[in-house]
Amino acid sequence: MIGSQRELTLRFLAEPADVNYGGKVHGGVVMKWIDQAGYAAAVGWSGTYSVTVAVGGIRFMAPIRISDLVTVRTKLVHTGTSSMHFSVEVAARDPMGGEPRLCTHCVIVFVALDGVEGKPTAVPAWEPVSEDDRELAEYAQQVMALSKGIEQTVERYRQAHDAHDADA
Ligand SMILES: CCCCCCCCCCCCCCCC(=O)SCCNC(=O)CCNC(=O)[C@H](O)C(C)(C)COP(=O)(O)OP(=O)(O)OC[C@H]1O[C@@H](n2cnc3c(N)ncnc32)[C@H](O)[C@@H]1OP(=O)(O)O
Repeated sequence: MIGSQRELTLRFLAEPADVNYGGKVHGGVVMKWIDQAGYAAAVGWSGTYSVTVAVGGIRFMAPIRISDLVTVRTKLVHTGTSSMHFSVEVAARDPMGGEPRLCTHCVIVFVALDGVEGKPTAVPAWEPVSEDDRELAEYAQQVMALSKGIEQTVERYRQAHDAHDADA
């Protein structure tokens, strides 16, 4: 039901096509899994087509190896008007036993659209309930503020660079 499923988990095996020459899963493949899990979570929450607008604070902490059982867990931590912020954790373990290892985490933001080629549209609001929820929401907003700050720095640099090229 729309606006009710806060958490979503994908579980699958890391396949040979996912790994690099060292036998470890490519970072880009892990990002694709994060995007797919985030997409499923976002359309489930909003009930409309949604697109990725930003990813922040991504960190690859431990490798994922071929044939590992991978778990991608998303948790909604903040909603704006049209945006949904999810914290995502990717963990892996040997399916024959062994402890799960936290391999990657990040915050990913989706925007709900009113159609596949549409405009941003409002999503059901999510309100933090526990102290833990409030901390996660604050964390997600800080990560995105940093990310927007970097965007502005890059934009200033790009404009200065363009002006320099025009003078040359
Ligand atoms: C029929 C369908 C079949 C589908 C079958 C699927 C098959 C199953 C496979 C699935 C696989 C996975 C799929 C993943 C989904 C993609 O990968 S989608 C592809 C990648 N993403 C894109 O192409 C999006 C490109 N960007 C855009 O189109 C526009 O920037 C957007 C997202 C529509 C936003 O437009 P805009 O004019 O910037 O809108 P604006 O009103 O300013 O901002 C909207 C919201 O974005 C937020 N925002 C803007 N910039 C930022 C930022 N840097 N950081 C955080 N938030 C930001 C704003 O704060 C605002 O939030 P609210 O205040 O409303 O809560």
